[in-house]
Amino acid sequence: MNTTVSSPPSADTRPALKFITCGSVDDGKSTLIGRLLVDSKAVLQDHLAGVQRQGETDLALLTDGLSAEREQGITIDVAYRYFNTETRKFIIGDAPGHEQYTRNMVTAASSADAAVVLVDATKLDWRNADLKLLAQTRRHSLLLKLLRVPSIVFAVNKLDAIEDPTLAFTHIRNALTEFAATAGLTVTATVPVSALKGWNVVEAAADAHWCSYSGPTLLDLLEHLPVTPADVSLPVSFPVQWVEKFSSSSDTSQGRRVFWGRVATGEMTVGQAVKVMPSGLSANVAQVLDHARNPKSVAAGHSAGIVLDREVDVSRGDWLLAAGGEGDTLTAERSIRATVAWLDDEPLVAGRVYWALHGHRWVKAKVQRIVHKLDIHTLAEEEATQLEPNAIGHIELALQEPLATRPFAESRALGALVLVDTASHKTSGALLVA
Ligand SMILES: Nc1nc2c(ncn2[C@@H]2O[C@H](COP(=O)(O)OP(=O)(O)OP(=O)(O)O)[C@@H](O)[C@H]2O)c(=O)[nH]1
Repeated sequence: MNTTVSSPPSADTRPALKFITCGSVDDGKSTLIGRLLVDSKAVLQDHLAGVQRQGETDLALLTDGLSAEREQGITIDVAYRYFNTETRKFIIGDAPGHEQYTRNMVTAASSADAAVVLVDATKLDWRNADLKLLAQTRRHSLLLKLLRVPSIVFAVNKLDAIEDPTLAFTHIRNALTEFAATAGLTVTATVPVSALKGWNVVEAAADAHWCSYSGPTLLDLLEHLPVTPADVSLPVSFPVQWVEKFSSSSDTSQGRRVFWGRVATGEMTVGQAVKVMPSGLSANVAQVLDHARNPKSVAAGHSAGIVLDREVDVSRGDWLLAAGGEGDTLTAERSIRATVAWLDDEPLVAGRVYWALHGHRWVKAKVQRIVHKLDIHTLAEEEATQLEPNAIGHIELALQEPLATRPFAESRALGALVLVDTASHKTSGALLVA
């Protein structure tokens, strides 16, 4: 198979499948990612030579170089790895399995097309037909449901280390199926794998009857999962990421400022009437540049440079929203109700003030009240006065300045916010607008 690892390619416009891997500590995530890269020949040979230990390749080392990146930054603390096969480009969001890193998983999952949930067979009472799944497996799966990750695949790992892998796979798959049915989770597939031996990851297991499984390998599945369609049917919205003060003379922006960012919803076209938020000023779009500075319309999910037809004050963090027609139904509110995944070590209590990040805009937000806490095993609503680390609940927030959001169910781009501690700058919570 002809594959490469690269920086985010800009010329190749095939949509990439963005997926995350989740699991508890030591379930084999790093080994699985290493296996995907090695067996699909995606790892550069010099990198591979660097991870040979006593003649054996330590697959987990391939991804360990990313851990330093994980510690940096306040919100985007997930390491992304790019690779492609002949049929598809992939972006893997690699978040560590430790419970205290759940925020990384939430950050990565909120924009992922798919998730691979690793289930370590050796940690389960696999001989028991009524075996209990680990709490972490249930918690991660429910978070994926909450974050509306479109495709979920369970990979039952380490079956090579089990005496009777067929029995173990049958029992574990039944437990997963039952849990998914109770939790209202749609599961695309459950695959028996050995990340260590490379069975059913890229290549099928050598023993065709292994675990009595004759379905596709994990990579086959990933090559065929749907890429989430961008929100092109909604009115256009555009978070300004940076402002280019003086545009190059080679384009036709006539020395006006260019506002760069990624179109969140709809399509940005010349002539579009826009309203700048929060100032409320109006303008029309005079020019739209794609990432290569070619003038053209740019749809949701792609980067664009916008030139307006008049000088209006626009800064990083502002939003350009469709004005006129249906677009005007999006109004900015000072109070929002949201589901929160609480990630801070300090519990969430009413009255605390945080920074809320929406697109690239920071606004002070005060927790007005905790409406409910959700049972992480069932998502049932419970009374609560505070949310402990890793809890999920519904809250009401009062914003210092209004934000134009949409329910997360309508738009993942406009409906997601991050809460950041004003003192420590740590990501404290992930918010999904109700
Ligand atoms: N027998 C067996 N061992 C495996 C398999 N996959 C991983 N392991 C071993 O399990 C241990 C943990 O693997 P990692 O890949 O580091 O686990 P991880 O989930 O990335 O761990 P964190 O990064 O700490 O979250 C290592 O000793 C691996 O060699 C497998 O398929 N079979």
